[in-house]
Amino acid sequence: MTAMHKGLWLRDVAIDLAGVRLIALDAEVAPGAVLTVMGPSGSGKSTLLAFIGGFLDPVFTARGEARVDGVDLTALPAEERRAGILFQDPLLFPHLSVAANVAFAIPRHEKGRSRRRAIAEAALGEVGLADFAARDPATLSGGQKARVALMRTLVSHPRLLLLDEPFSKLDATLRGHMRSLVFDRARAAGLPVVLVTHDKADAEAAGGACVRIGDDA
Ligand SMILES: Nc1ncnc2c1ncn2[C@@H]1O[C@H](COP(=O)(O)OP(=O)(O)OP(=O)(O)O)[C@@H](O)[C@H]1O
Repeated sequence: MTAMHKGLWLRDVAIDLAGVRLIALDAEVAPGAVLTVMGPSGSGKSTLLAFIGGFLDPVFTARGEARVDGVDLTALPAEERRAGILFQDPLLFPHLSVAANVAFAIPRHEKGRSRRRAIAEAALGEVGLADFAARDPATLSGGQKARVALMRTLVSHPRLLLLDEPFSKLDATLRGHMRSLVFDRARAAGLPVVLVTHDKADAEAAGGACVRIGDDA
C-alpha cells in the first residue's frame, strides 16, 4: 500500500503532444502551500492544470499520478476530482445573480433553497460583497468579479486550487489584494495550490516552490 501524503503529490507526470514530451514533472505541494509554474507561452502550463483537473484534451497523452491526500485524481472522472479552478477571466454565469453564481457551486448535499442562499451570502460577506448578492454580474468591477469567482470555487469544497493566471487582468493594487486573499484562503482551508503565472511578483507573493517548464529554464 502507498504511504499517504498530505497535500498534492505529482509523481512521474509525463505529458506528450504528437510524440514530443511537453512536460516531465515530479513535485509535492503541502496543504495550504503554493507551487508556482512558470515557462514560456506554449510550454504546457495550462496543459498541466488540465491533466490534474481532468480536462486534458485527448490530443495529449499523459501518464503519472496526481494525488491529493492520497487520492489519485487521475483515476477519477473530472467531476469527482473536486479541483477548484480559476482562470484569467472570472467566467461568471451572465444569466444568474451574483448570489446564484456562488450557490450554483454548493454541493448537492446542502439541501434547501434558503440554506444554499445563506451559504452563498455568507461567502460573499467574507469578501466584502454582502450587498452585491442580488446584482447582475455584468454590473460588477473586475476585482469584484474575481472575488465572486473565488468564493464560487471555495463553496464547492475543492481538494485543491488550480490557478491559471487569475490575477493577470487586475491592476497592480487589486492584484496584490487578490493574491493575498487567495493565498490566505488556501492556507486557511489547507488547500494545495498550483499557480500558473508569467509574473515573478506572483511567484514571490506565493512564497512556495517554483518550477519552470519549457525551453527557457
Ligand atoms: N487542443 C489542442 N490541440 C493541439 N495542440 C494543443 C491543444 N491545446 C494546446 N495545444 C498545444 O499544446 C502546447 C501547450 O499549450 P498550453 O496552453 O498548455 O501552453 P501554456 O504554457 O499554458 O501557454 P500560455 O502561456 O500561452 O497560456 C502548445 O504548443 C499548444 O499549441
